[in-house]
Amino acid sequence: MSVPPAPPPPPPPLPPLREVIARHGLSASKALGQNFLFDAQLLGRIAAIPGPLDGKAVLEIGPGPGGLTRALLAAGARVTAIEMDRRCLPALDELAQAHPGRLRVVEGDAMRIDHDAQMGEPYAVVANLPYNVGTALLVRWLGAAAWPPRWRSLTLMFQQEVAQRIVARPDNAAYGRLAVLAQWRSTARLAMKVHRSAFTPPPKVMSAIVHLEPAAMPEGVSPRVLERVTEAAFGQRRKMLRQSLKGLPGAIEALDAIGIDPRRRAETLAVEEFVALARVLS
Ligand SMILES: C[S@@+](CC[C@H](N)C(=O)[O-])C[C@H]1O[C@@H](n2cnc3c(N)ncnc32)[C@H](O)[C@@H]1O
Repeated sequence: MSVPPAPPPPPPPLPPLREVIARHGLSASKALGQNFLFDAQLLGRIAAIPGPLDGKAVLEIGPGPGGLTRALLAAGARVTAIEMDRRCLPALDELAQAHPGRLRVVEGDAMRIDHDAQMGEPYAVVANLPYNVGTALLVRWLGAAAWPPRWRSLTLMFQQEVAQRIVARPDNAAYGRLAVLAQWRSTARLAMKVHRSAFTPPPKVMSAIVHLEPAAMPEGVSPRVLERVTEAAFGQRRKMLRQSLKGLPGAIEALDAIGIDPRRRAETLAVEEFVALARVLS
């Protein structure tokens, strides 16, 4: 009778993150928007937001010293991580060695990298990024030409005020172009608030994580027309639509055709009403 081979020994435990940071001299760089998370429990809760990740492909942007990366790997994900700070690469390399075949690190600026080409399969995105980079990437992901896009979900940390703009509903001061862009063919929810004290160093403002998933794309709507309509409407958000949309040929007639009162203001229109307006103009 043959004896089954013994399972491989578990990898040695990883050193605490703070120790890794000290050993590799990873002082947080302000220019790179570095605010690190160390709390393993919090990181585990963040990694759970996209749902079960066992065996799934995950794109992490900005792993830094690898706190969130550790939590994603612990959840069983196969991680591709894009980091532009070369100083973090040795620490990430140690993490890759502890999880053979499950962490690939790409050095570079995530704004300049073709994510779909890197991944080559559907993937979930998870990121704790500087505010300006996060918003620019969000707009890029939401504006994908092909729909549904290759990404299956986005789990992204933002300043709380930006997170509120993404998930805002009409009749709210936070409601604007970002909300329409995020909600016309995706679902967007505020998944978790994160206190500023959770970060090292703590940023000035509170943060929150938004989770988005692609939804069905409304038929007969050109994304570019929708963009033009929201730009005009929210460009003068205090004005009535008959004034703010005056420069958009056919827009006033379109309001009439779908029964939207031209005396209303942009922030009172539901996302579906913007979609209907864009459909008539598309
Ligand atoms: C807020 S820190 C978060 C680090 C780590 N994920 C954590 O949660 O502790 C942001 C990380 O994004 C990286 N980063 C900033 N801009 C980037 C870009 N354009 N492309 C790739 N990484 C970027 C920074 O170097 C930094 O490591």
